[in-house]
Amino acid sequence: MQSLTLKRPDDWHLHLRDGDMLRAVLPESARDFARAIIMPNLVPPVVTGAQAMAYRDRIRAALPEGADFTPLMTLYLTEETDPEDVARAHEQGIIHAVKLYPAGATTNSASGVRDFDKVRGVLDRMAEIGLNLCVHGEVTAGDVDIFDREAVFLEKVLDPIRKRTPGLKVTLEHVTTQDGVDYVRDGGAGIAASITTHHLIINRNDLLAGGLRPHYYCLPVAKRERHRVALVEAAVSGDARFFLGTDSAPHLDEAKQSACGCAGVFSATNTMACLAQVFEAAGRLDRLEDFTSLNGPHHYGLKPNEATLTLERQDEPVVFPAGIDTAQGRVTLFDPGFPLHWRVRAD
Ligand SMILES: NC(=O)N[C@@H](CC(=O)O)C(=O)O
Ligand SMILES: [Zn+2]
Ligand SMILES: [Zn+2]
Repeated sequence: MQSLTLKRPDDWHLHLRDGDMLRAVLPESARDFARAIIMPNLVPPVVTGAQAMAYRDRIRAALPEGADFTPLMTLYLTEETDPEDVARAHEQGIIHAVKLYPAGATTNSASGVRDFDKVRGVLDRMAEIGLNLCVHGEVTAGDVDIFDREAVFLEKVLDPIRKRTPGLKVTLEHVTTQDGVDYVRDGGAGIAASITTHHLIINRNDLLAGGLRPHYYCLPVAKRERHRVALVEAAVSGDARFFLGTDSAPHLDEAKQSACGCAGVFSATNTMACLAQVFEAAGRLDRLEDFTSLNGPHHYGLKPNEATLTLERQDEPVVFPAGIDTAQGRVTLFDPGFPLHWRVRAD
């Protein structure tokens, strides 16, 4: 049997939510991942160091017995964020990044930033102390086509921010376009990008052709095939600026299968199997560890994990559940649309 042993992976972009949903989805990430950058877009959002610490404690309390999983907390940047609170939370080791949501860009982003000048003080302080800014990279203007919102954001928002605050470390989260990949490659020091599992696998036809597939709807929305191909090339290249952030974002089925469905794909359970398949198809299984386990820690200034994870290939397709059950209802698991032949060995 073919097998592949990697340093244990980390997830550099994860939504765990809270309460019943947290309890249901956390074991799905803790099984394969050692650490994850935890998104702060709760309702209400996690905006202060004290709130991040309280949320971290709720996550720790929800971990299954014996799990080895460290949540790396983030703060949700608002126009009222206090630079000193951010610096203190960083110094105390509570937070590992600050998250910028343009107001209205995605799920639970109403308290995000409208006027980027108002957060300059925080960004300057972050550059001084070497704290990373995670960015949902889409403009929200109604007159910008949804398929162009990432490319326009790079030019109109991100590049000016980086020019005004040199030295700011940035993660362009869930990059979905060739434009984003090029921007990161040519972007000089301090910029990297996370790539999701699903954006390596689906394009906009999978979402829209032959019927609307609400479980493939996420933001940024999946783009043309040529963009997906660019993402795969970046992921398998070994380039240290690209790493895994699953953006596993659970919503109840009733919220997705609706006349106005929520954005978010839940992929925690089968991400490692999906990625092994993508890297195998590209003939680059040798680069999987860079993408899932080495490049992310490098960008965040952390050591790779000591522990390892082994993937095994089997001829028979591996069967994953269609979804998981929460106390509030069902959450459908990402369906890659092809059989998966890799499984994580249970040690
Ligand atoms: N990616 C998504 O489509 N949804 C995320 C928010 C986000 O990461 O933009 C969510 O919180 O559900
Ligand atoms: Zn986002
Ligand atoms: Zn997200």
